[in-house]
Amino acid sequence: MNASTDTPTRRVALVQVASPSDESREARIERVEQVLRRHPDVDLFVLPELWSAGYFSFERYEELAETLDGPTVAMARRVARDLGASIHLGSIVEHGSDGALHNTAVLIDGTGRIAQTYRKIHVFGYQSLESELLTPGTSLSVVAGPLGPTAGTTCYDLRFPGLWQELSARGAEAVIVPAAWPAARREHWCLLTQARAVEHQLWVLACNACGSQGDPDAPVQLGGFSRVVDPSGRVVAECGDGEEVLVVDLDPARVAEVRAEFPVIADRLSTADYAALGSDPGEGTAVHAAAT
Ligand SMILES: NC(=O)CCC(=O)C(=O)O
Repeated sequence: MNASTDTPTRRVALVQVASPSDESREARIERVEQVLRRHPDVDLFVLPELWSAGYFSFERYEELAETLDGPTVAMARRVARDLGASIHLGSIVEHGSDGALHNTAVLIDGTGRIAQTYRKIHVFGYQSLESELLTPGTSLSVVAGPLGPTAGTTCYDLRFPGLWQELSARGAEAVIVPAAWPAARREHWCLLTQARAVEHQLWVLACNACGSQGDPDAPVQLGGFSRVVDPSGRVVAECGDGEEVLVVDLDPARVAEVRAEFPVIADRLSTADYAALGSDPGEGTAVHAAAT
């Protein structure tokens, strides 16, 4: 309980797991279920992107694709119901009813109901086959969650501030970011998770994968460093580079406090307003025509 506001704090756990290629999906789901059940007092669990299939196991996407009734979602719904906790299960390779495969994040509430699905919009194509194999999503949502209005974005989406501005404009106060972000670009991960929190004065709950994945002859090292960033941009808690459950108590009222103290969001224009601004090159040469 927060003494100054009387709002209950919320216990969040980022479950940073590895997806080694010699572990079956079934064994991994069972292992993660045991990990979750060891934390009966958590309000919201967050898992990484495509942890059950393994993000870099591109050659197995088709085989491991599942529907929203599949084994990963079923396990998370069962645990959520038993523990009365919300679970953001990271994402699955979803076999959609449209016949396409998607990278779909799923948030389950404490009754075991699917509260939100989000199909990753920016599928990744740099040293990755994701953009060839998976179809991008076309919608966003903000739903009620333990920390207030909650949205999901997935990994590479961190790089696209316009998407985050839209989520913020739709009222998000917490954004959950499951990821399979390689160690090679960990600096970007740290920079962007803090930047998005500062820009929009919201919680960023960013859960990355760890360990190595993919082709054993050319494995990719995942970055770990899952982190909780508060609405002022401060890193409240952070994992190392191995498997870990990071448990932290958060005060949902912190968003309102930060926004009242430094009301930057109130000064922000919409993306349409920015696009409509005039062009005044002064003595220079305009390289872009103003919108009419
Ligand atoms: N899984 C991803 O989307 C990886 C994104 C990434 O590595 C990057 O943006 O850098």
